[in-house]
Amino acid sequence: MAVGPVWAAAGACFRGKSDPGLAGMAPLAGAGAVLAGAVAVALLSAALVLYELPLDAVLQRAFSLHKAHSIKDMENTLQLVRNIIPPQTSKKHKGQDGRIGVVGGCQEYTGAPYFAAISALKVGADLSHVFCTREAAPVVKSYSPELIVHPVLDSPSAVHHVEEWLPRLHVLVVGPGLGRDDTLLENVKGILEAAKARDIPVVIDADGLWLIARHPALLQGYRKAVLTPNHVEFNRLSEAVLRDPGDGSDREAVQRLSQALGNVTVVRKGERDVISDGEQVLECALEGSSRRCGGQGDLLSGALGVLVHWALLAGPEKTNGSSPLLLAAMGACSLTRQCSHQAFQKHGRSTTTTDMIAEVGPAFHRLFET
Ligand SMILES: NC(=O)C1=CN([C@@H]2O[C@H](COP(=O)(O)OP(=O)(O)OC[C@H]3O[C@@H](n4cnc5c(N)ncnc54)[C@H](O)[C@@H]3O)[C@@H](O)[C@H]2O)[C@@H](O)CC1
Ligand SMILES: Nc1ncnc2c1ncn2[C@@H]1O[C@H](COP(=O)(O)OP(=O)(O)OP(=O)(O)O)[C@@H](O)[C@H]1O
Ligand SMILES: [Mg+2]
Repeated sequence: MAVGPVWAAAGACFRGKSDPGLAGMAPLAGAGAVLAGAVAVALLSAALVLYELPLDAVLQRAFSLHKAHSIKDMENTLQLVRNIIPPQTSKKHKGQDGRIGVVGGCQEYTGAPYFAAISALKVGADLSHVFCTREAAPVVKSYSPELIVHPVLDSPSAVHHVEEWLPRLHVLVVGPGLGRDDTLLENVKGILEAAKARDIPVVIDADGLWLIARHPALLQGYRKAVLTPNHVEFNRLSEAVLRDPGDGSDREAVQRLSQALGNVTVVRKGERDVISDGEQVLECALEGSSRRCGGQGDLLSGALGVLVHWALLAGPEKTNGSSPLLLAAMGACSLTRQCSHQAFQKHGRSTTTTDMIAEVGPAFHRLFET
């Protein structure tokens, strides 16, 4: 089998801010290089599994132009990425591997919060809550008995209700299926303030990003926030925050937005996912599929919620000083794209997000546990 397509399949690029290509891994200092290498090897290993090529052949081909990175370094750093995944043991209690809250779900959109919350469970969280409107709650509940659903988001005491749960949650995913009703958005403002006051990490997606575009100060400088805009959401945010987004590459644009927001982590989804914390810029171009059905971003945001919790819990000795949120983002992007790839192989044109969710377990295993 030709090796070219293998590299395309595992085509993750990890670029330092001052460097234009994969060769740019060389100037990345210390932890940055470690992170970049780790994720590269994770994805290469995934390609290996998929195409059953010897690891050496894949790595030699992929890195032959970049001698600075020995294969051994790559193998060592792969362990770093895997390190953030908590081991499964019989000693744990329910909830320890993640209690995730999804804030979203209204009359029009019940699928999005379901996709995010169930994806969090499928990745490995123990409990997944959805805070949605009263009308949406029975619908979301009916999709799955595994979700805990709170019909509070349109209540006058919504903030108080959610605040009561915050001490029992590790991460909030805010926005899937939220809609743009002003009353709801006002409640979500209060919920975000309460989460920040408790230092709870937040993943902001979909209509949560609409809110941030209107009120960027809400998250300004909050280093435990990750934004996951699609193409349109990214442009909206850039216009709102930067006024003059200017020209330049995708990577520069993402890095500039992150910096302008005080180094919150930004994940711009697209043909390639571009991730930045304002200091480093990474790209994930693992082969997904050409299917663009709705809900794939919701899967990503739910998965990211869990990985953010795990990465922050892992501590610097496990991540070797690399940004935990960048690690989490690379993990979630790779996983979503791998799910898409696997689902498309089975279902082709009829692939939907439900098919991708069925692939979360096998895709996770292929990427991170083999
Ligand atoms: N089953 C469901 O309940 C779903 C609900 N969703 C919810 O729908 C609401 C609106 O989300 P939208 O993503 O539609 O956001 P917007 O309402 O901002 O719409 C974005 C528009 O841009 C288009 N677009 C997206 N990516 C593009 C690209 N790369 N280039 C050009 N155009 C592009 C889309 O077709 C859409 O019309 C959110 O609350 C979201 O969570 C979505 O998550 C999809 C699934
Ligand atoms: N052109 C593309 N080629 C390959 N993968 C893509 C492409 N565009 C998006 N993706 C992948 O699809 C996933 C979701 O991204 P997308 O841009 O569809 O989000 P979204 O619009 O927020 O989705 P949702 O419908 O859930 O709101 C991401 O993992 C991203 O990497
Ligand atoms: Mg979306």
